[in-house]
Amino acid sequence: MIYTVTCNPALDYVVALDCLRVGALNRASASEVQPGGKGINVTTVLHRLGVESTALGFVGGFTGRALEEALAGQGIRTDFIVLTHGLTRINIKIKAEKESEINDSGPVVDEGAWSALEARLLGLKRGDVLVLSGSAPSGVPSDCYGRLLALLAGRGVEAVVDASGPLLLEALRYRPFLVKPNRQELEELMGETLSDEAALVRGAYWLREKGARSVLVSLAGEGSLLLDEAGGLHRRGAPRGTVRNSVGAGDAMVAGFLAGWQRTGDYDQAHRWGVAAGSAAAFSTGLPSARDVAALLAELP
Ligand SMILES: Nc1ncnc2c1ncn2[C@@H]1O[C@H](COP(=O)(O)OP(=O)(O)OP(=O)(O)O)[C@@H](O)[C@H]1O
Ligand SMILES: O=P(O)(O)OC[C@@]1(O)O[C@H](CO)[C@@H](O)[C@@H]1O
Repeated sequence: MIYTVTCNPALDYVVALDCLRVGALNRASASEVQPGGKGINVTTVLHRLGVESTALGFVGGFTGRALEEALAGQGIRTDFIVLTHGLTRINIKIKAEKESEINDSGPVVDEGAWSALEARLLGLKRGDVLVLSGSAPSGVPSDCYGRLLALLAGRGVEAVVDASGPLLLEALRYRPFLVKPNRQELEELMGETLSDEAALVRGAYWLREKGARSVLVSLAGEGSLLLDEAGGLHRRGAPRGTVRNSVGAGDAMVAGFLAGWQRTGDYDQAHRWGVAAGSAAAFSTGLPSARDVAALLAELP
């Protein structure tokens, strides 16, 4: 079973405008509320691809209930810890000439809630996969992903980490199966601009030396680079299409990779599935359907 952890889920309020005018009244041409948070997006896309997973994390207040209801309505399995104080955040995604985002900080997760998450994770079994994605909420230390992996060390649980800065760095010593930084996250970690292909490859090797078993560097419209466990490099461009909403493309890529890996056990094929799902997300208004992913898979070598 695949479990995703979203410590700081969200309702994504996606607003379309012809043009965003800062300091003026803007009227939306369309809007939509979608369940959000990186791990939740991974679980949603896995579900659509026919791979069952359970979304774990923390929810609170009326927004938390709305999130749970929206996921249950799609038949998505969740096992959230309900916070006694605070509201699940609402993140604003503005689609105008450019995409802009405002992500709230989210509710405080207290020690009791954190211990409840740890207790849930201790129920994971050998062969289970744990996906740790997204930012840490207030009240939780920046090495929290490392701590969760320390708890599971030696239990045969495979980890996937999609996070930035110390959240990712502190998880590396537990030898995660896969990490998925985007270009900016890799640049921040390395403290330099990675302007060409050779520099990106160097960045992937750097993460591998620090403990990641495989590294998938996502490069938005430029596709992605995979450094696999055996040191094999795989480079794939992104298919062409009309970008409608690139929020969640990275999460769809992680889900696609895991679905491809479950089906084939082959890094190159898993990478192909990852690119197809990531790009299908970028070309959809929300997260992609299985049909969207299949259409792009058919185009990829
Ligand atoms: N403009 C685009 N055109 C085609 N494919 C895209 C585009 N943007 C993203 N993708 C696909 O999605 C994958 C992941 O995208 P990206 O690198 O933007 O991830 P990310 O920064 O983690 O995204 P997010 O945080 O919004 O979920 C890319 O490797 C690519 O396959
Ligand atoms: O604030 P975080 O946790 O870094 O990112 C949260 C978020 O932007 O990530 C998802 C897209 O990847 C959205 O559904 C959600 O709003």
